[in-house]
Amino acid sequence: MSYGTSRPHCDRTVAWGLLRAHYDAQGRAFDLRDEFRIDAKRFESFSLQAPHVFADMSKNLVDNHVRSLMMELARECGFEHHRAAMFAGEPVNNTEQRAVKHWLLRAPRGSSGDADLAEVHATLDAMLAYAQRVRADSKITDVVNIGIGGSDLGPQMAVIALAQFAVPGKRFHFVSNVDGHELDAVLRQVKPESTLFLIASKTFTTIETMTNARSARAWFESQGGQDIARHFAALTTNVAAAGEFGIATTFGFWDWVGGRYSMWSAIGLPIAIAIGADNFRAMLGGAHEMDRHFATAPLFENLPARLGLLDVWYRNFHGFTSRSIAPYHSALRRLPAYLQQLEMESNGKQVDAQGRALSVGTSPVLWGEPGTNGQHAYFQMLHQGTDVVPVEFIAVRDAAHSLEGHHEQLLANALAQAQALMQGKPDAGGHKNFPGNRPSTFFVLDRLDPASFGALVAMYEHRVFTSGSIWGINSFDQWGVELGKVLAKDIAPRLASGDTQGLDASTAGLLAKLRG
Ligand SMILES: O=P(O)(O)OC[C@H]1O[C@](O)(CO)[C@@H](O)[C@@H]1O
Repeated sequence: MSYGTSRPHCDRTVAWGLLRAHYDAQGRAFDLRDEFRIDAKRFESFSLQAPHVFADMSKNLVDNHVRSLMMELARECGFEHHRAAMFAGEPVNNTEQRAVKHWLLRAPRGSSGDADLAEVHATLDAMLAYAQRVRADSKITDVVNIGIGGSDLGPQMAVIALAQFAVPGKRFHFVSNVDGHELDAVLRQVKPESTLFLIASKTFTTIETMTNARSARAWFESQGGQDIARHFAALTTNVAAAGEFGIATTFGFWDWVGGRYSMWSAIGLPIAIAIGADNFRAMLGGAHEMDRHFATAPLFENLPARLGLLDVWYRNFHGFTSRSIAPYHSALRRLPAYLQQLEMESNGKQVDAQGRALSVGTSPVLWGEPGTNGQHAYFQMLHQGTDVVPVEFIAVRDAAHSLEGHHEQLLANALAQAQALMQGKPDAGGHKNFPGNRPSTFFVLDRLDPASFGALVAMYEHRVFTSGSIWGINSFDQWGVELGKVLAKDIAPRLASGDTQGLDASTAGLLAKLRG
């Protein structure tokens, strides 16, 4: 099957028409509180247990009929064939003619007939052996990861999320922005003889990363640093460019790993240095369990698929344009930022995989902060604002600390917020009225460890695949980031010269203002 040409636009399917009719007749007036009143088993029937992740989906604006029709929609859209094509290594990233095989990075040795698996494991072994050496090297006290987008967000999120498993005596820094304030602040804290710089870039051409890498190398040399081979390593598919840059220690990966799907590859080296080889393998193991679940579980029990379908229901029928991520665990504080790239760069598209205009909305805006902080900032809008925003709670049953009372309060707040959003509270006075009937999904992990964390992230990857598949888009390219890059190249020399010829009046005026 060739993907794209044979996939119908989702809004031209029979199921879509039935969903539209159902939404118009009943969906608009759907009230969660009534559903819980009439169905004592709603929690059980709308909850799912996937590997390491439990999801209560019962507080969503979905009834049995919608759930069935959404699965019918998936079938009509060829979702199951599309999923099989990804796992078969077909070039589902059709605009770049690339396979999409981040799942292979998590596959145990010998578990797949894919020809690349042996090389995946050879690279993984080499990278983990290197990570172990760095961990054992007490002279290296600081690891500075220089990378942006997928070469920053995943590793940074993981190092923070799994900090309780981290090797003592080493600090991890992440420099992504071309804004020199960021690198400068890190360089003020480190010494050349005790620092390892990891230059992380799939392409090894990204302007921000190359600028930071050059400045880091210049600083290293100017501070009397010796032995680039010991203090710099490259993580890239472009091994030749890393060599030209002067880096001898390189860990490679493959063009079938998308940047935002790359924390499982050599891009994960800072994670491996932080948590060690066994924990890194456990993280891959958890993700692999989620891969198998996504690849094989029937749609009804398939958590990533059900979540992706829910996203389509909310975006295209309810018209919700955003989703708020509320991790009730401070170690997951970078999860919202990571998910912004994962979902918005993957599914922020206006054409289908063949380049034809879509007539339905695609990626929602994702945003959020850890609870309970968000409660004292923007939850006001979630409870009483004019727009409905589905909220996603992520709670962890077991705390990794023994401070009395904290974890109970944290979990109580997560439960209370989900309850308040749904129940609401009528008040005649207006200001104190909570409308309620506001949807949320509640995830529970037993504990936050490498395996559960790996499973959680893989769940999100496959959820994004699912909604992208229904919309018929290519979730694995990102042409939308190109135009700004090209224009920045034109503008950079103008900042020095002051030349505003050919610029629109606003850009010209701002350029003059910034030149001072
Ligand atoms: O790893 P690289 O090649 O430096 O790219 C960094 C990021 O830039 C992007 O290409 C977007 O500009 C992302 O997709 C990617 O994660």
